[in-house]
Amino acid sequence: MSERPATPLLDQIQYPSDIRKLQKAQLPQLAEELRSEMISAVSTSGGHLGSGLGVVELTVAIHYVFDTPDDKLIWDVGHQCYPHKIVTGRRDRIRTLRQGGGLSGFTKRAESEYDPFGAAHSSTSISAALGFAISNKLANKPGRAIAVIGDGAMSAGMAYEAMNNAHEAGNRLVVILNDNDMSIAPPVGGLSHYLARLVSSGKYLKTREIARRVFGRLPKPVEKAARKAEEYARGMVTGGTLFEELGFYYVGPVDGHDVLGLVEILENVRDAKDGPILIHAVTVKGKGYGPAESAADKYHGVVKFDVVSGKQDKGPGGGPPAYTAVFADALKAEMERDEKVVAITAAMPSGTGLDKVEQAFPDRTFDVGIAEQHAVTFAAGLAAQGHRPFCAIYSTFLQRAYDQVVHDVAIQNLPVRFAMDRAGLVGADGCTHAGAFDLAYLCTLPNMVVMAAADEVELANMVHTMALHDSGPSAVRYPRGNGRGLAMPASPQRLEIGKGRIVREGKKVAILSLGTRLEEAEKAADMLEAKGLSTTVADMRFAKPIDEEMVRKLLTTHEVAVTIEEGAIGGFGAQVLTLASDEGLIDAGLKLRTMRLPDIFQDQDAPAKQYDDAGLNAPHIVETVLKALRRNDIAVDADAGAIA
Ligand SMILES: Cc1ncc(C[n+]2csc(CCOP(=O)(O)OP(=O)(O)O)c2C)c(N)n1
Ligand SMILES: CC(=O)[C@@H](O)[C@H](O)COP(=O)(O)O
Ligand SMILES: [Mg+2]
Repeated sequence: MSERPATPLLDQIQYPSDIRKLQKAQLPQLAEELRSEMISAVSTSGGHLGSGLGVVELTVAIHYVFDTPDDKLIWDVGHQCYPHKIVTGRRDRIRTLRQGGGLSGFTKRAESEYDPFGAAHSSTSISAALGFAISNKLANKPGRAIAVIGDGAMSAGMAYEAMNNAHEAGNRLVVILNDNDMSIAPPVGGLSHYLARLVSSGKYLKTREIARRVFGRLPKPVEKAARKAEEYARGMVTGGTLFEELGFYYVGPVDGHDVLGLVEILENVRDAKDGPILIHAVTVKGKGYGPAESAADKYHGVVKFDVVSGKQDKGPGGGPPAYTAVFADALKAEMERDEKVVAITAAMPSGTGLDKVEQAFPDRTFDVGIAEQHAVTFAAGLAAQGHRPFCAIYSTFLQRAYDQVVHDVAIQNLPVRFAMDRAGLVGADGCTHAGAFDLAYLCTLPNMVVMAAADEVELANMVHTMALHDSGPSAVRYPRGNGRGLAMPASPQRLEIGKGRIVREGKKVAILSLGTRLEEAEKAADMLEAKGLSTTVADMRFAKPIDEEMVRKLLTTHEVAVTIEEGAIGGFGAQVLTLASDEGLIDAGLKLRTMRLPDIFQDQDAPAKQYDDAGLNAPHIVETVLKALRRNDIAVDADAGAIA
């Protein structure tokens, strides 16, 4: 007789307390239903798929064994948190992921008490978990902190800074290393080889083994000797594991998809008297979904897709090239021309386009792992010794290496080139990934040259200009997305440092645009001309050094001047304001306005909507000019207030 279909379980689960009402034997079925629900949801929203599929069993087991939300569960990066969100009261909204007004694609404190710590930038989880653990210890409160950190995230120095301190937490801290042998790309460096050795050294530890280790039935020295003998026998590394040497009880490698085995291990760990404990869980990125498991990138980040075929809906194709591709092509041309040019990425080869560069120049392209601080100072060393390094790091991730930029690059005036992709607002990844601050944090540094590409031709020119700029550090910023569809010249033009360009001549209003807001500035000029306001548009190209001669001329020959940039306060507009104030350019009655990102962290939405919310589109420029003019007695025609 055919087996009756099992009663669906996921529909009974609103919160982890519901999971804990289940029989252990039901957990594998719950995990499968949770996996299917996640695949279905992400097929409609797009987002991070592979990493979440890899932690379905861990999610079920952790919430089953630990008393969340009192026990604090902290996901590193947080891109793998979709299963966690489904079982923590957010299943009804999971299809709003990464959309305006919807759920964040990462963990977020404001969203749920089950998200005790926000993430999105990697390798923060152990530090945060340690904070929770020590706070509980000081308050003499029960409750553990569990950090789930991936093998990729474990390549960042911050993880070691935290582990170096972790002994203070004792058994209040549990670290689960989610080792799927993948970052966004395959992992790099000595750590990934080390982890591979640990995993390949023998069978997964079983509960008995773990009980012996975790409970340390044997006095430590004997336990250690017994383990050494066993490790030699299993051909494992000599001495303790790296993690044990840092003061952790190491438990692993264990099968990260055996939900019942995980439950037993976690129950042991939960009741352990000693700690901190690190569980090395071996998982598969993309687990349980064929198209993801077989994809080179394990479907790390996907757009909407067909569940049956796995085919992603990438649109009709064609159209203007992505800025990332333009950058990669331009950099390859420089590496072709000059053997001293080298390229560095911090675990983002595909995102930065360096995967294409690496295909052409494998010996001169370096992926240093999630290690932006190291990447910058590594580049500084290369530059000091005569190479021309291009550090391709997203604007937001370069924030992680700010002191290295100041201390190792700018102060020493070393010719490191920074290619900052994802400048400005980035859409679905929201505020944690917005490239909002690079203009402010770089333009304040002496010696720095900071450029912003207005379009793809400008980007190619700026890469060429940077490659030839040996007298100090330089940076170019460009947005996520595609160019304007301009014809690319056969060869790039070397730009004069600190010189902008006039793209439209006018008399009454001057718009000083930086970067890709130029398109909106030109639209605004048309709208202003239609209102009888003759408008000059300048593409300033350099946020530092600004084109002082052009700024003086524009501010002294126009009645209204407006700066506009895809950055927060303190960037390009501040440079212009400072010049105007230093030279009294405002004293003669000039109406000077700066337009920049609002002083808030903008949540995820479509980029065009984000810029509309930020007030940085053509109608907003027109409105700014009209408001400035209304402050004067010049009559402005009646319908001027009705912004088209
Ligand atoms: C500081 C920082 N640099 C780069 C990234 C981009 N990034 C997001 S996830 C990821 C790979 C993470 O690998 P791992 O921790 O192993 O997680 P998995 O995706 O394998 O589950 C990277 C490089 C980031 N989020 N933060
Ligand atoms: C989780 C993470 O930080 C990366 O996957 C990031 O989302 C990539 O951003 P892009 O999609 O803009 O390359
Ligand atoms: Mg990984």
